Amino acid sequence: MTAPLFDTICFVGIGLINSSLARAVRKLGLARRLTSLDCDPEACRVALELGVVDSASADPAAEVAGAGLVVLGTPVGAMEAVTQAIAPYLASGAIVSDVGSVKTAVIRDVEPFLPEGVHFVPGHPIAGTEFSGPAAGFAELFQGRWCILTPQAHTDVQATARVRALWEAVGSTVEEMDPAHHDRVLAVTSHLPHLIAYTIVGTANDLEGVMEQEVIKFSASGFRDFTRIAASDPIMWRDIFLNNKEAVLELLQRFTEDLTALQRSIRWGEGEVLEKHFTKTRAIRRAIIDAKQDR
Ligand SMILES: NC(=O)c1ccc[n+]([C@@H]2O[C@H](COP(=O)([O-])OP(=O)(O)OC[C@H]3O[C@@H](n4cnc5c(N)ncnc54)[C@H](O)[C@@H]3O)[C@@H](O)[C@H]2O)c1
Ligand SMILES: O=C(O)C(=O)C[C@]1(C(=O)O)C=C[C@@H](O)C=C1
Repeated sequence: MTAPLFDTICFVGIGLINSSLARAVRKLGLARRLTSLDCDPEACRVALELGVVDSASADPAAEVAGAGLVVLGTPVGAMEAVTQAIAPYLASGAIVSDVGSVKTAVIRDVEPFLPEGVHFVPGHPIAGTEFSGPAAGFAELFQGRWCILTPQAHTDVQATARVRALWEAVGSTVEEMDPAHHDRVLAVTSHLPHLIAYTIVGTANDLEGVMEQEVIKFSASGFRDFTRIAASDPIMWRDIFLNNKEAVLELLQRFTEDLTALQRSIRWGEGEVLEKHFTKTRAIRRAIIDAKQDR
């Protein structure tokens, strides 16, 4: 057990990410009391039944009042509405953080609605699965993973340090980044790969009628990997694309050009070009694996 970092933490949205954080906080004794505000009565019931939090309901007055840290863990499109709902109950000096996959839009939607004296420290754990809801969470999710914080010049340094300490305590390595830079980096490493998976699985499904079940029946492991990613939560991903529009569209343009170049090499039988490209991408995969083993 570690010394508690907060007295009460309130998790707004008790789904995969926040319930994983709540489990880790509970296991490590990082807070004395855990509460949750969630609009879904079933999510509240499950979180309480599993003992993830001590109290859960859709009542901001009951769940938010007295919390030293409030972690927003709803889809990013709901962050403005939940901030407006909790604002009257936030204690002076409280810290609000979030786990949203996009940072510029979340800062835009949260910060203007917070009362004076409440500190906002935007965050994003780079860890997750294709599952949703409080039953899908697990305490080890953040171990050995990155957590990006995007404090701004005016963000309270002590508040950032306390949020950093929480993520480090649950096993993550924290990196601070400019919000716009975060959104461009994640557009390449997370958002575009999800868009490609959603596209290819949809295309294969459309072909299924023509090929009479064969696409699903004989799907090789490459396609299966895509189906795992394409099973991710539709609301969460709708909100990510709508709220990181510029970066995703810019990178999609670049991706389309690169895809067209490969298409051309296949058409004209440019084996050397294809081999050179695939050799380069194999080296990238190996570098990622080596970097993980170092940590
Ligand atoms: N799933 C991942 O892999 C992953 C990884 C990192 C970050 N994130 C980010 O974390 C956040 C949560 O993702 P998740 O996978 O835990 O989602 P989830 O679907 O498992 O949980 C979201 C919860 O928010 C609740 N909610 C939705 N709207 C609400 C509202 N207006 N008021 C109160 N509660 C509301 C839902 O009822 C649900 O219980 C998202 O912003 C997502 O972008 C997700
Ligand atoms: O592992 C997965 O299933 C994920 O999609 C997790 C993943 C990612 O793309 O890496 C998804 C969204 C996030 O905001 C962070 C992590």
